[in-house]
Amino acid sequence: MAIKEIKSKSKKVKKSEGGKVKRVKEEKKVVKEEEEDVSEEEEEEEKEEEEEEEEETAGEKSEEATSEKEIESFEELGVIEPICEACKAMKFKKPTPIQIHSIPVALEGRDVIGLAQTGSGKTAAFAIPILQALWQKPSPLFACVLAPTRELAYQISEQFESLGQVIGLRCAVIVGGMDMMSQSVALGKKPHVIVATPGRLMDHLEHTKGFSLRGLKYLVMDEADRLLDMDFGPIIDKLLQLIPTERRTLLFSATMTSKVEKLQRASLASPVRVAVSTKYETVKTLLQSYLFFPFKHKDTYLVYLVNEMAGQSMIIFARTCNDTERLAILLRSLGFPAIPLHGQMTQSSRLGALNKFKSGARSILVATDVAARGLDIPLVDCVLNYDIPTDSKAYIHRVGRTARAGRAGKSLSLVTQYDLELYLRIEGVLGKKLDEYPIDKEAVMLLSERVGEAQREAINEMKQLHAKQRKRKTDGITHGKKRKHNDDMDREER
Ligand SMILES: Nc1ncnc2c1ncn2[C@@H]1O[C@H](COP(=O)(O)OP(=O)(O)OP(=O)(O)O)[C@@H](O)[C@H]1O
Repeated sequence: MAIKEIKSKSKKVKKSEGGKVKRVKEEKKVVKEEEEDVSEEEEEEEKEEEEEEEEETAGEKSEEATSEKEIESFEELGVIEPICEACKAMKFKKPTPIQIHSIPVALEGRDVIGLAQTGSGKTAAFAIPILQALWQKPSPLFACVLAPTRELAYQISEQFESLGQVIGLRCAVIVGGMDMMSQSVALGKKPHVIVATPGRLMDHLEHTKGFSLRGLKYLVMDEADRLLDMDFGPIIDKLLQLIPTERRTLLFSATMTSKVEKLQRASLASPVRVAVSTKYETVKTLLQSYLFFPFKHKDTYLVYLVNEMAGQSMIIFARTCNDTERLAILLRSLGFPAIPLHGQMTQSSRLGALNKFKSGARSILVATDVAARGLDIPLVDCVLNYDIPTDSKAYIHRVGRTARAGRAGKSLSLVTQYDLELYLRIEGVLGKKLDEYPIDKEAVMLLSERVGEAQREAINEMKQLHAKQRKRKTDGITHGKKRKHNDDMDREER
């Protein structure tokens, strides 16, 4: 077993002469691992990052998270009246800490790196200054927001539309899996803001006549650490060559990279780092626990827990598309209203599944990490990690689908003998031990026979499903259909 040493460290940044950049006292957690046999490149990268946390990123300045108590309104942040009215209409009574600290900096025209917990209002923190700048100097193709998943792109555009309605905002969503032609038409109408996944945006920049981002004033990377990582990095590099360098850039996430090379990828110009949380902080209203049992009983434990929480709304995270599909079938065959969401589904099925869950027509969403980041669904009571995520950042984002905007929520992680190292690593970065979920193990085992039958039914149904998919694929190939590379990249995110 790995030996872990967790250090806490206080960091101070001196006040600048103009008093703009204040002292920052930020709790940092540095996780050092010894004797661990982790071979995955991804985890190596994450570990390096954790160690690099100690270094200040070159060229960054930090803005202190101090006096949010004194700020009671968006007006006080310098936000114009029509946008303040829109905030009121959205029931934003007062700005959240990340909004308090990043909106004035962005309104000054500075590049911003914003770090704050999940569900803390980061979308409005970047949308408000962009809308205000647009209102002051309207122009088409003014801002582009990049998001790592298609569902998140739709959600961000909804928030832009709600906040920007009063100023006549035109917004377009450009994501993979949807019709290129109608997107080209939408781009031809010169929207003010484009919310896009990187692969499909690149397709349009390469193939849509008359479309360019040469006049772009603002670029946002939401879930920036994800967009700057090794999967998306190369396409982001390509995109940035087609975007003017004199733009403003805003990076936001609940888990931010501090790696200089990764941030350089975003070509920031003397950015201000606004951090109202540490890199791996979860919200206080989230009750997190775990359950430890042998691997062979995993499905039985899952069914017991789902039954115990019947009526509540939950997201169950699994690692693979196949397991996501299988678990949804298994739960449905036992009478639970479960629906899968993963990257191998068509985009319309993905949106359909999400809408059914959002509307409450299905109370259980079984998803891969495609649903881990950014999705804002107020009614989620519980996040259940059927599989432990292989990277600790994914854990922070997954559990952040509940307990949003000050609400309460709980998360429960299923840990077997094979997950111990990953799980302890997560506890390490969280800097605390989680409580074990109390459960009657004998009562769980009473379900094993019934669950065994449901597992067999699920396997049969999966076989039929795979046969259908194979047929569709062969039909597709004989009809000369071939998906584009860029779309593939937007399709599944981890
Ligand atoms: N000032 C505010 N007052 C009340 N609610 C707010 C405020 N700002 C945003 N919200 C709401 O809080 C919820 C979470 O916001 P948002 O989705 O922007 O979080 P986030 O920080 O981007 O989370 P994540 O890291 O998971 O992407 C949304 O429903 C949003 O409408």
